[in-house]
Amino acid sequence: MFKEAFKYYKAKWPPPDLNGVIDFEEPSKTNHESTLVELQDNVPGLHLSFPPIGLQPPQSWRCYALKSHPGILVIRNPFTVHGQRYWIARSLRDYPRAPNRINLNENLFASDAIKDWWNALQQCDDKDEARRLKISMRWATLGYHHDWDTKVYSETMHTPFPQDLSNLCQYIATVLGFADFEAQAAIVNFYPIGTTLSGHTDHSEPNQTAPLFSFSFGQTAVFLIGGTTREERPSALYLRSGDVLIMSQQSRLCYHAVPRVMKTQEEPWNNLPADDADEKLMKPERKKLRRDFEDNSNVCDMSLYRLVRDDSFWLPYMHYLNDSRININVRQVLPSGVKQLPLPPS
Ligand SMILES: O=C(O)CCC(=O)C(=O)O
Ligand SMILES: [Fe+2]
Repeated sequence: MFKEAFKYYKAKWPPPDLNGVIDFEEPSKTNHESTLVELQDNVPGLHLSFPPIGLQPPQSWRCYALKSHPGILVIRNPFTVHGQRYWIARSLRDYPRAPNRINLNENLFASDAIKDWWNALQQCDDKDEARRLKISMRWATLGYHHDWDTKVYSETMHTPFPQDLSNLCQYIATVLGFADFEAQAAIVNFYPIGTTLSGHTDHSEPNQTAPLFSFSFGQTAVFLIGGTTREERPSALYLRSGDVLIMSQQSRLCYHAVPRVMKTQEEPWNNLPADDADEKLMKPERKKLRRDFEDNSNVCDMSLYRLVRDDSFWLPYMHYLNDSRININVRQVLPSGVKQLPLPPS
């Protein structure tokens, strides 16, 4: 069942009928009202204030659960446009650099490109080589680095997890009632349009009870969520720029996939409102808010945060996203209260 659905949504010809895809942007327009539950009153931290910069206050979030997939939660884009730009720039410029690991191979790419992919891409003036560089970047790992061969995490493949991303997850986790969550490993996935991610479960983490947080930016994905076996029929949903998907409880170990990335009509990351909510917090008269804003700034690259407002700085990011999607997939590896992984048997 899972494979069939994957093939159906991946197909170029005939193109799939997308009417059956659950759409959090227009929940009333889809014929899936019975499967979608809007959570509002059941979200424990909706009253929380002072979100990390780039996030809207939780009072304005729209949170959904899926009746047919208990444990799946979706927050429909809780980010400001400015906030989306920050995370996009972090994912492209910074996360694919040391100490993080990336998929680019020494035999196929110059060492400059492996050290600093985004910079090499910007410097590259050969059109074909730039295209090869662009579409070859498929993943970067952060924190505990996923070992794609052994599928075992280890202390020898562990580097510091980015503070800003950990802080973002911590806040969202607290709002949703998972206050113990600690971000310890992430995969940043890069999807040029036309690429896919086939069905799998994420079971390498010793801690499989903690939820998994997945952030989507750029072009829209059709995401499949199934059951604990490939025999169950999956549901298809759209993940759009800014959407946060949480795989918790029963759904944490369910099959999922990305059969299609498609060009969206609106590209909200390109339309910065002149009146930026985050900017207002910087005004001196908002003293109390300003203090909190500055607290946030300790865990966020404020110079990048300011730069992404600038149209000429933003241009290469806009070009990249024109035909690509980014997904940041964050997990807790260790059981709560445990400080490190046990040594592997010798
Ligand atoms: O791109 C996505 O939405 C999902 C990525 C994913 O499943 C993974 O990294 O394990
Ligand atoms: Fe996954």
